[in-house]
Amino acid sequence: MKIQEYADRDMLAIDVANVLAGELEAALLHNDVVAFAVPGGTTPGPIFDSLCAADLEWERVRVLPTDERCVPADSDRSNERLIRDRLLTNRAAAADYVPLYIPGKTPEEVLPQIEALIEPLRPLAVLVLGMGDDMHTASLFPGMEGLAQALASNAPALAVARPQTQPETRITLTGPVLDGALSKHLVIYGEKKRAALERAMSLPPEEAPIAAVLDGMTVHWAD
Ligand SMILES: O=C(O)[C@H](O)[C@@H](O)[C@H](O)[C@H](O)COP(=O)(O)O
Repeated sequence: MKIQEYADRDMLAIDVANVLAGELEAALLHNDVVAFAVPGGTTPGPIFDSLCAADLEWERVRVLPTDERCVPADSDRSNERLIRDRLLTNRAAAADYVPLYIPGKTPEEVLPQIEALIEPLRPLAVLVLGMGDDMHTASLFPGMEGLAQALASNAPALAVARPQTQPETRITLTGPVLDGALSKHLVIYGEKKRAALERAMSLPPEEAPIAAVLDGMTVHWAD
């Protein structure tokens, strides 16, 4: 793991967008189709605003969320909505979106169908993750039911998450899919998350799920 520090969040967003565009371009040289997984939440919006203008063959990029909240696609809690509004616009509108949830169904009903879409995209070419103060990443939350199975090396691509701290059920990429990405980036802001990340490094993944994916990770931090 290495940590890159930025003078401020605006600089971080522009630099990270450039790094991601470069990595996607390189991956497109060697692959017909390239999988690019991105988080929801409040952190990635400004990165998306810059990245969406990158001059890439976006029609060969498959964009998927690292996790999804089981809410209607027009909800302001939907990661799909954030990604469509802020990333899949401008040049990046040509990319295909691969959903992790199909509204109106129970997560268990749709899981096999969505897993079949995800499997051919493994390993992910480029992964961006966010992290919470509680050291969760994607929707792998400390203490949630099924966490050990979702972190196991033989876990299926997706898991249903029902964290007690969250208002809705979620569907998340599992530990091996995230950890197996060919290029991994974690974006965090502020001292609280930086301290949480440092704490995570000495904790088992069941207590600090982010710890399960830090091998080879580039962490991008601004206050
Ligand atoms: O949909 C989600 O909630 C995420 O993918 C999640 O893992 C997020 O990245 C962290 O909770 C950080 O969220 P913030 O960026 O809002 O701090």
